[in-house]
Amino acid sequence: MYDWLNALPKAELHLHLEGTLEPELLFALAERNQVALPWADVDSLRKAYAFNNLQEFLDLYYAGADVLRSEQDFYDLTWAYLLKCKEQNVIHVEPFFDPQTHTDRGIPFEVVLRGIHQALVDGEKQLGIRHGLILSFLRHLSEEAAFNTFEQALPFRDAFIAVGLDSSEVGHPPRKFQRVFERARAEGFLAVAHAGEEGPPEYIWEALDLLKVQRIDHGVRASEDERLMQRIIDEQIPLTVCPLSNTKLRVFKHMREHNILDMLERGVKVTVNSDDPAYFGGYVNENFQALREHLGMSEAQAKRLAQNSLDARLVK
Ligand SMILES: Nc1ncnc2[nH]cnc12
Ligand SMILES: [Zn+2]
Repeated sequence: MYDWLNALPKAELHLHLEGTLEPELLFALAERNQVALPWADVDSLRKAYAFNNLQEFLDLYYAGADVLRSEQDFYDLTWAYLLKCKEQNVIHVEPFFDPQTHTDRGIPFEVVLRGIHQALVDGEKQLGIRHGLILSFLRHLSEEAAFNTFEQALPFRDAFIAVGLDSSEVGHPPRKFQRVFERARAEGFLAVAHAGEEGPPEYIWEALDLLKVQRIDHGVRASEDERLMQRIIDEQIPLTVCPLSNTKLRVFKHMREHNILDMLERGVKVTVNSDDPAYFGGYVNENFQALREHLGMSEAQAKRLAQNSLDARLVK
């Protein structure tokens, strides 16, 4: 279906590696690592993928990540995602990883980083997919924990290009992390942040003005604030939008209500991404397909969205 769409060269700029953990791999890793699971089989796990909001999803996502234990596990997770990219003509990836999800369970930082990094390097050599890794802080944890994570990461500074901010948004505004982002920028890293997914437009202002981000992850609630919209258009600040994620987590009730194409037509630099594809029903191309089916996205619009993703790369 939609071969022309699949064939468009694209970059994926909003993707959590932990969110690519397909149920089949989750069960295989549980067996490899002798981890007991609360689900009987792959089907019953898939049935649990029904969410009313971001937090319900995050609870399951962090539980699932517990099967990731060794460097090889992180390699296999990342490699499986890169094979999917190859299939979908995603030629460039800037994925997030959440080190605290793993270090808080006693997995050493370097085990996580080395597995992911090696797969990305092999992906470039063997599949021709370029990359820039983003270290994301969990915003429901403290500023101090983010600082500790950053210090652990510094010996591996060549393996990542930017810092990000994810997890439970409401109640954890960007300003909570202003100082650690300042530190990261002083060390030469770029910055992005989730803002305006469930949180208000004020969080997008803070991400821009206090964290000095290059892109906003999600940002769909920017449309509630006309002055913010004008700024995002004037400064061509990219929004990494995730349509299937937004409907699965009920940011929009139905794909027909999604604002991505309205934003595109107003001149916002929006891009299409999959966020946590194993949990939300599809990778980048399935997200494009959903826009075609439910919003009537034209071929010209699809091409602009794909071009935006290439223009909005941090690594050129
Ligand atoms: N959509 C999302 N929002 C915030 N944190 C996340 N972590 C993984 N997916 C996320
Ligand atoms: Zn995300």
